[in-house]
Amino acid sequence: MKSVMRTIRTALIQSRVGTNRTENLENASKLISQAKNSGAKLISLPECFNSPYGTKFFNEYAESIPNGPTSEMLSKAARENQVYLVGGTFPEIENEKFYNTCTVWNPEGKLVAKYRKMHLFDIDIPGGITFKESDVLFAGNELAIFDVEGVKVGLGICYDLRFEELAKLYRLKGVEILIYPAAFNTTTGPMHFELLQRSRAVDNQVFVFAISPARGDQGYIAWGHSQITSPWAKVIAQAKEGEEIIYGDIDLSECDKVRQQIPIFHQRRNDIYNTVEIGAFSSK
Ligand SMILES: NC(=O)CC(=O)C(=O)O
Repeated sequence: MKSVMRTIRTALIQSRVGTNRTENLENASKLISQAKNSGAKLISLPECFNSPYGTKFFNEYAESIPNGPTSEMLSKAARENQVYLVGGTFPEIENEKFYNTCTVWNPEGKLVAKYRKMHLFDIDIPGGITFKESDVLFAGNELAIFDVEGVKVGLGICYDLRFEELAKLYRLKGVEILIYPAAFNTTTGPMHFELLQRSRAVDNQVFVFAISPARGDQGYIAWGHSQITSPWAKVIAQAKEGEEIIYGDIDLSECDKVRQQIPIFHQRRNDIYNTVEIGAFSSK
C-alpha cells in the first residue's frame, strides 16, 4: 500500500514559569502567537505552565475548568491564532478535589479534550528526589483523544510516560500522536526522559511529543529538553534547558510506513499475553 504524505507543523513551547500566574499566562500567550507566526498548527505548552510545580502550590493555583483565567486565556489564544492548542497542565479543582489536568482547545476556542494525570508522581530516591503528588491530588481515570484534521492524538501527563500499557491502549484506539506535558527533574530527566519517549514511540509506532517547562533555579528544578520523536524512535527536535520553542514538520505517513514495514501489531501473541484491556475512555 502506498502511503500519502500527511503533514502537520507542530510547536512545543518550553516556557519559563514563575510564581506570578498572570505573568505566566501572558508569557505563554505571547509564545503561542510566536509559534503560530512560524506556521505551527498544533501547539503544546508544558506541565504546570501557570504555577510552580509542587504539592504546596496545587491548592493556591487550582481553577475550575472551563471557568477560570487559565481556561479563558487558552480558549482565546486558540481562537485568535486559529490553532489546536494543548494547554499543558494546571491544577484543577472540582468538588473539592484537586487534579493535574491537561485541556485541549480547537481553532474556534472550544474545549475538545480534558485529561487528568492518571499515574500520580510518587517516588522516593534517597539523595535524589522525593515527591508525593498523591498527598494532594486525585488521579484521573479516563483516556482522552482528540482529532486534528483527521489525525487522532492521545494525551498523557509526565509520570504517565512510564506506563507502556497506557500508550498501547491509545495505539489500539488508532492514535498516531501521543502528547505528554512533562516536568521531569534533574535526577530522573537525564536517565529516563529521552529513553522513555523513544520507547513509547518505537513500541507503539507513534509520534511522541513531551513538553517541559524551562529550567528554573528554585524549588522543583525541571529538566527541560522538550522533545519531538518519530515513530521510528528518531529524535526530530530537542530543546536545551532554557525558554525555547521547538518545531517539527510531522509527516504522518511515517506511521503508515513503519506499521507496514515492521507489522508488530499483527504479530502480537494475545493468546499468550494480553497486557491491555480496553478500558475507560472519554473524548472530553
Ligand atoms: N514529574 C513527574 O510526573 C514524573 C517524573 O519526573 C519522573 O517520572 O521522573
